[in-house]
Amino acid sequence: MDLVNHLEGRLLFAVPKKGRLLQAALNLLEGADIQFRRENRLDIALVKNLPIALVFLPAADIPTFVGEGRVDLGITGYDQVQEHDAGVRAVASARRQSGEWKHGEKAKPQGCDTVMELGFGACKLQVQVPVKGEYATGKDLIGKNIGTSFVHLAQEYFARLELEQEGLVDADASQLADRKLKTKIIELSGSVEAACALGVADGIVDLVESGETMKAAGLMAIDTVVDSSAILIKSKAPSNPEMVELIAARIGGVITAQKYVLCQYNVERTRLADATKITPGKRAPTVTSLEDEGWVAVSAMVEKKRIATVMDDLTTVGATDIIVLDIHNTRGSRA
Ligand SMILES: Nc1ncnc2c1ncn2[C@@H]1O[C@H](COP(=O)(O)OP(=O)(O)OP(=O)(O)O)[C@@H](O)[C@H]1O
Ligand SMILES: O=P(O)(O)OC[C@H]1O[C@H](OP(=O)(O)OP(=O)(O)O)[C@H](O)[C@@H]1O
Repeated sequence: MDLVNHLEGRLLFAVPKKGRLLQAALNLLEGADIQFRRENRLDIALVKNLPIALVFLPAADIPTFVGEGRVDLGITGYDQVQEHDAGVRAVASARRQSGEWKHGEKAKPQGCDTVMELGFGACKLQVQVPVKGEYATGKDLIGKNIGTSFVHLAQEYFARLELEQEGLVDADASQLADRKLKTKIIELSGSVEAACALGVADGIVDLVESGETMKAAGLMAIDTVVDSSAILIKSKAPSNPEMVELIAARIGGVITAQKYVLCQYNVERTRLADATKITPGKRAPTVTSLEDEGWVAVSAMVEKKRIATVMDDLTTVGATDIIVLDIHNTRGSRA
C-alpha cells in the first residue's frame, strides 16, 4: 500500500523512532487505544481506529516538524524542544547580522506548544568536566573546547557566562544568540562522554540520568543547562484541533492512571476530618455512610509514590480495612 497517499485527512502524530523515549511512548499509545501496525522499516503507520497517522522520527527532529506545522502532534524530550528553539534563534541572529533580515520583517510563526509532561524520560542536560581536573564552575570553561550534541543550548549557555563576565547580566535571548563566542563549541553526534578523555574537549554538555555514563567516563557535573522530561507537543495551528484535544485527553487519562492509585478505607465519623486530611483526593474524597452508624467508607485517589506513608498515617488515625486498587484508565482529571 502506498501509505503516503493515505495521509489525506489524517492528523499526523510524530513518535521517536528509536532511543530512550521509544518504548515509553509506545506504551502510552497503547494505553490511549491508538491501534496501529508498523510495517518493517516503514516510518509511517496508519492508525486503524482513528483518523491519525503515526510518523516515526528521530527525537531531535520532532520539534522541527511540529514547529513548522508539518506534523500536528509529537512526543519528544523538553531538551530537544529547547535545543530546536535555540537553533531558530541562532538562524535569526545570523540573518540579522548578515543584513539578510529586512527591517520590519516578522519572524515566521514557528515553534510548538507544550500540551503536557508525560512522566518519563527524566534527565538533565549538564556541563561536565573531568573529576581529576582544574575546572570547578562553568566560568572556568570560558575560552575552552566544549563537546556536545546540543550545540545551540551550549552556545547560549556560554554566551550568558561570557556576557556576565564582561558585566552584562540578564542578557536577552537575541543578545545571547548574537554573541561571538570565545568558547569553542564542538558538535558531536554521540558518545560525547569520551571527548575529554580523548583530548577533543575540556568539558562537555550532555544528558545525565543515573550518572553511570558520566561516572564511568571519569566526569562530574558542575552545572545544569536544562531539566528535561518527555513532553507532548502540538503545532501552533493543528489540522484538526478536536482530534488533538481527544488524543491529549486520552493520554492525560493514561498518565493520571499510571501516577495514582485508588485508596479505600473505613473510619469512624469522628476521625473523618483527620483521615481526609491525609487523603484529600484529587478534587475531594468520596465519603459514603455505612450501615454501622458512626462509621463511613472513604475512597480517594492517592499518588502512587506516597501510598505507603499514607497507609501508615491512616492506620494511626484509626482507619480500618484499607485497600489500594490500581487505576486502569481515567478521564476528566489531568495529571
Ligand atoms: N539517559 C537518559 N535517560 C532518560 N532520558 C534520556 C536519556 N538520554 C536521553 N534521554 C531523552 O531521550 C531523548 C532522546 O535521546 P536518545 O539518546 O534516546 O536519542 P536518539 O534518538 O537515540 O539519538 P542518538 O542517536 O543521538 O542517541 C533525549 O533528548 C532525552 O530527552
Ligand atoms: O546518566 P545515564 O543513566 O548513564 O544516562 C546518560 C546517557 O544516556 C544518553 O545516551 P544513550 O545511552 O541514549 O546513548 P548515546 O550516547 O548514543 O546518545 C546520554 O547521552 C548519556 O550518554
